Amino acid sequence: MSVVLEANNLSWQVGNKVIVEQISFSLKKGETLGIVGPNGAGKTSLLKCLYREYIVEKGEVRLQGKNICEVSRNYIAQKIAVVGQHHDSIFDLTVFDVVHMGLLPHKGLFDRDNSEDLKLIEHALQKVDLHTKAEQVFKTLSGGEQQRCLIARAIVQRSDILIMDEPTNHLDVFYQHQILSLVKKLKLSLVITVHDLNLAAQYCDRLLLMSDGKLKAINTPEKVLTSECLQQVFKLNCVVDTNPFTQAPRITFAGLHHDTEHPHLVTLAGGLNEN
Ligand SMILES: Nc1ncnc2c1ncn2[C@@H]1O[C@H](COP(=O)(O)OP(=O)(O)OP(=O)(O)O)[C@@H](O)[C@H]1O
Repeated sequence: MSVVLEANNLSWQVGNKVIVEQISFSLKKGETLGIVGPNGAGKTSLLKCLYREYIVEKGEVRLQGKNICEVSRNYIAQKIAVVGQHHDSIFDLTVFDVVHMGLLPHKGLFDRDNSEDLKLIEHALQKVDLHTKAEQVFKTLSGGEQQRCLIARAIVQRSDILIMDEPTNHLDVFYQHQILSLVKKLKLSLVITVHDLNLAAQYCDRLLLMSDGKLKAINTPEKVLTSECLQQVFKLNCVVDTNPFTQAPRITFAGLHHDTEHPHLVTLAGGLNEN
């Protein structure tokens, strides 16, 4: 399988504080790589280095073989679509206008839209089921609709790689699954940060576990999500078994003071521990 994106010994720091430290990995064509780890581990910073929002001073990022510092921003935008966490700049745009932005990397400054462009936008809106809301203002959409709108923009952008920072944030369990199923169907090469380890286990081919800016493990969910590794990184006891529906690893964390040696004694909803 060919490599589409590669980080080699990538480090990024602010002043003397190293935020991302010597991370290396490669993203294979068509795979979904999940970045997981505690708050402040450096996940968002790593993503920003990958699409050159942050300039890497040590190490390098290679995009389809080319050093990302040696290509134009437009080239990067043709190859990588980004769905970040903050959308203030597009809040007042309509859904149509947001999705239309996906055309920009492919257009000259004075190019007008043609019928193919409009068909592409219509197709993307249909795909994410927002075709009836094209004129609605972005900020008035629900959280799940906003994510779908940004996915439609990525579809129009026609890039091979999609980077998403916490796409399931603030979504209820139905919409979490809806968004991740939707992006998987696009058959792109995906890098996503996800806090929910059970979702990560279910939807990602491989996981990169970060802690304190460093890579702790990168492998299949089964190999990364071991109770030993998770206990070390998240500082909470946990049990890892198998999700009976998907066969993916299922992680259950104990609370701060619960006993994983006897997990059956930990009752739900704050009930009494029989011990
Ligand atoms: N531009 C910046 N200037 C200064 N510090 C920064 C900057 N960007 C990130 N940091 C710091 O780097 C650390 C990692 O932040 P980052 O947002 O990458 O972590 P994260 O793993 O994505 O966290 P979370 O899961 O909470 O979103 C934090 O301590 C943050 O304050």
